[in-house]
Amino acid sequence: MSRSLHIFTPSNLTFPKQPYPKPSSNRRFPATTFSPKLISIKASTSSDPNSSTSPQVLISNNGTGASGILSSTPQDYDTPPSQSIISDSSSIEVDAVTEVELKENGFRSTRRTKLVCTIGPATCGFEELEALAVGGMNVARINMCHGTREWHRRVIERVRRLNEEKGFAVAIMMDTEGSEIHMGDLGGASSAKAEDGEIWTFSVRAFDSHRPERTVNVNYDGFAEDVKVGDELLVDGGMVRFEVMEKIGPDVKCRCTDPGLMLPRANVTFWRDGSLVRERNAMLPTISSKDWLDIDFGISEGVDFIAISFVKSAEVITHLKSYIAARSRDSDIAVIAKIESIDSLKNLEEIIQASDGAMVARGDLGAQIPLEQVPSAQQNIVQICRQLNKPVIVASQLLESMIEYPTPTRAEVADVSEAVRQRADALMLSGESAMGQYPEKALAVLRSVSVRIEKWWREEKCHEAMELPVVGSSFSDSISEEICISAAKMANNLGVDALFVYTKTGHMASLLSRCRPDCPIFAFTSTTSVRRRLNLQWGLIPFRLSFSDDMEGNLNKTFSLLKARGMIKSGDLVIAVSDILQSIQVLTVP
Ligand SMILES: Nc1ncnc2c1ncn2[C@@H]1O[C@H](COP(=O)(O)OP(=O)(O)O)[C@@H](O)[C@H]1O
Ligand SMILES: C=C(OP(=O)(O)O)C(=O)O
Ligand SMILES: [K+]
Ligand SMILES: [Mg+2]
Repeated sequence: MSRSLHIFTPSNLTFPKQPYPKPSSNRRFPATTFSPKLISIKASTSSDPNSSTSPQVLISNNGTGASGILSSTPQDYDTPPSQSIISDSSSIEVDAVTEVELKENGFRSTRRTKLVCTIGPATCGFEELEALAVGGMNVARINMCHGTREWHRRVIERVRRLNEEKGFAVAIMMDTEGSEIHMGDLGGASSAKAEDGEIWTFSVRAFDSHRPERTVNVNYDGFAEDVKVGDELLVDGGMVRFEVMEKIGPDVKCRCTDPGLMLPRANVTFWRDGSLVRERNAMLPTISSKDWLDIDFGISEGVDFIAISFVKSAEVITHLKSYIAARSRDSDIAVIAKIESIDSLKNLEEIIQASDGAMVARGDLGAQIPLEQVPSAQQNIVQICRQLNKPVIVASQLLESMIEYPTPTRAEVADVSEAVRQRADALMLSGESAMGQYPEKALAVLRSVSVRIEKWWREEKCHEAMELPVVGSSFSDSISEEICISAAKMANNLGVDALFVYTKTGHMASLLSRCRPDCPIFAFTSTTSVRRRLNLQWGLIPFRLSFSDDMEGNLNKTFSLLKARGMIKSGDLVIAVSDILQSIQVLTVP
């Protein structure tokens, strides 16, 4: 690209000469000294990419200055699926919980970290699901390791009904089983206790209804051949440990060395001389034939996210994405790569680059690498995701003790706050919400710890600036990125109340979220599916709103709708950006 571009970062922006007050504890600007309403910076796109007109940045002030034009290549945002566009153009959709939060506590106190809850027997009823939505669940996760498709279908139906009837935008994430080694379902028992010194049989034989005592089935046919006498066998990443004593045909006799509770379908790994053994099971496909059927199910149910277990390479993600694209033209399902194996760590950047997001799946990850390496892996994954602009979920054992107890341990609270401090997009509950005694309480802990830690770090200004490399491939993408970086910086420096982003595909909203600004981001989008998907991303409050290409009209409409519902008020200071007309506008709410 030979043409030069004046990117309007705050440092080269010429603001009006009038002095304006430094942001103070009172963030509001007196209208007399500074009238941000009238400042508009636009990067309009020239229709001719080869135009020789030199690009220029101009800012209009008080309506009397020159208007701003910055020429660039034409932007190419794709049109979202028409099917899910809601035609009612006179309303704005936001869930009741956010509405109350904004009304009662103002913008600053809204939670930026998103919450994912695994749905299981403890939470699959409509009322329990509603309680989770009211409690702040942004995404409901169904784990295809457990339950039947019919069971999952009913959960999806209920979440849909909740969204329709109560105005929530709870997204659905389907998590595949993957083909690593795991135990069978314990013949319907909820758990099995292995005591110290007991001899248990791990067998590749399937048991119909009757499971012999102290016997568990293993799903991997090569298991009995691959293990050796003396190997150490870890259930659920070491929650229970055995030593392999003897092999008798399909049966492997093991002595329990670390007692504990084994859950149905718990993951099984075996270790030799301190290293994980990966024999033929390393050749198992990432997506098993059962997974493909589950994926077809997810596509036909129109889930919002598909999380892929035990990803080893970027190819499997690329392949799945084209499979989904060919089968679901109307919906756009995001693919989340679960980072939970040694291979996924080896190919981390390519995998994340190919995916629409990632999950730090610490349960299995901690069974594949030494536990003391999990925290640095987590930090690294969170950081790469932010740089590559992909949402990231920190998962597993965040509040494990709350499966049984109503209060978390201090260590768990510290773990949650660390993930919040790293500014991961989302935190996930697994057993705590799927089968624990206190799902709502666990969610409340995630909520209150998130809000508290976010506020603390904002006030202390402790966050280090992160280098955000260019992620887009086109010139227009670069403009959007620069706009978002500048807008977020301006929002922090000016102490604005909220950032508004008008986005058709959600991309511009994600770019803004990536900057992790101090104020919340109101993301307006015209489709319900994009609104649901944005619900996974840090700091975004997604609204469904029909809007046009006329930003002036969009802003006026948004202000009046939000004011009518008491979500903003006259005098609030807002910065608006959009991917319709690449622009930054600073406004006070009239
Ligand atoms: N759909 C379901 N049906 C029954 N039990 C479930 C379901 N989903 C989750 N669970 C229970 O919750 C526990 C924790 O869930 P999760 O972490 O997602 O699975 P896993 O323990 O297999 O990694 C599971 O071990 C299982 O006991
Ligand atoms: C989230 C995880 O995956 P799953 O619960 O499916 O094993 C994990 O291993 O941490
Ligand atoms: K899974
Ligand atoms: Mg896992």
